[in-house]
Amino acid sequence: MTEEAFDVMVVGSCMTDLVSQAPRLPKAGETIHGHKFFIGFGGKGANQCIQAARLGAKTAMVCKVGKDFFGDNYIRNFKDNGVHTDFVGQTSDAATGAASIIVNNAGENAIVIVAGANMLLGSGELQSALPAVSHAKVLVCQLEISPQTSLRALRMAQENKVKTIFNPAPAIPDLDPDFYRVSDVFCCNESEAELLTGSSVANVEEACRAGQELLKRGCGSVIITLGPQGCVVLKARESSPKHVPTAAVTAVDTTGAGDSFIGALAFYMARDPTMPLEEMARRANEVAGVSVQAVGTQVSYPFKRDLPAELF
Ligand SMILES: Nc1ncnc2c1ncn2[C@@H]1O[C@H](COP(=O)(O)OP(=O)(O)OP(=O)(O)O)[C@@H](O)[C@H]1O
Ligand SMILES: [K+]
Repeated sequence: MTEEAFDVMVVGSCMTDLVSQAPRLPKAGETIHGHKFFIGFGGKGANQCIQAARLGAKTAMVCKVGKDFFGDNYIRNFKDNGVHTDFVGQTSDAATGAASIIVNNAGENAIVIVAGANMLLGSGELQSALPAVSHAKVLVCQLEISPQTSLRALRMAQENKVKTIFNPAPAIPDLDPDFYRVSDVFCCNESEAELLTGSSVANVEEACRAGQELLKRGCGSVIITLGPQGCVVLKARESSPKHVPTAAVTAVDTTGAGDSFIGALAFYMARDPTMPLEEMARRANEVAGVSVQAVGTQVSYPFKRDLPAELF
């Protein structure tokens, strides 16, 4: 490759959020009036990639969108954020992934997700991205695309000694055990840890125990995020789990906080692989802590210029 290698590559999902705010959720067959509508950029893969890019990582997204307005618009969004789009495919066989969301005045919601084009991302696209993936510093995957595509991408990275971060979200109960073995860092939230271990994860102590269980399944390290409590970090060669607390902030909207954390983690892993994982997690807590202080998903993600210099 003549071009400089990517710091962070994400193989994952893109979704357009179509959000309507209404006094209440409609019943079957009913039409009601809402008071606000907006379109947001979402999808776990894209969110994570955009956060890494905003911190200054050289990023590329491997994903599939529809040959439609939302797909064109999403490609524009990647470009606006400095994300390379050479591996963003467009298909006429399915629509761009979309989440139709209705939020009522109590903050409750009803959501229909149509994964659409995301499910058509497969081995063809991975093969085209292989030369870039094999030279990247960090590869990140989640579960909003076909799990087999994620697993194949992670294997591809591992075979080429590229560091991997796997975020098993949204969680599936019958996760292929190979996912643990191909993860340098296995990073999930409390509910995912609960589903995967079958034990309650409601506090730091339980998270440490769940982390130990996940670690035994073969990953290099485990991070379990704990909302306002920060996260716990466990490393395969170290016996004791570490709690990494975070500063108290006034949270207004935690949507997308987990993705902000993972995008930041990927940035730090690519920039300085010798930095202790706890320190990367401490800094990722701080980045995600900024995202919860603003409404929305990607629009709430901080840029390097918004953050204290000590994080860089
Ligand atoms: N209330 C909060 N105060 C400070 N930091 C927070 C808060 N909520 C989340 N964070 C930060 O974001 C990280 C991820 O949050 P969380 O564990 O809630 O992930 P998540 O459940 O995947 O989030 P979401 O589903 O809302 O995107 C936390 O580890 C922490 O660093
Ligand atoms: K937010």
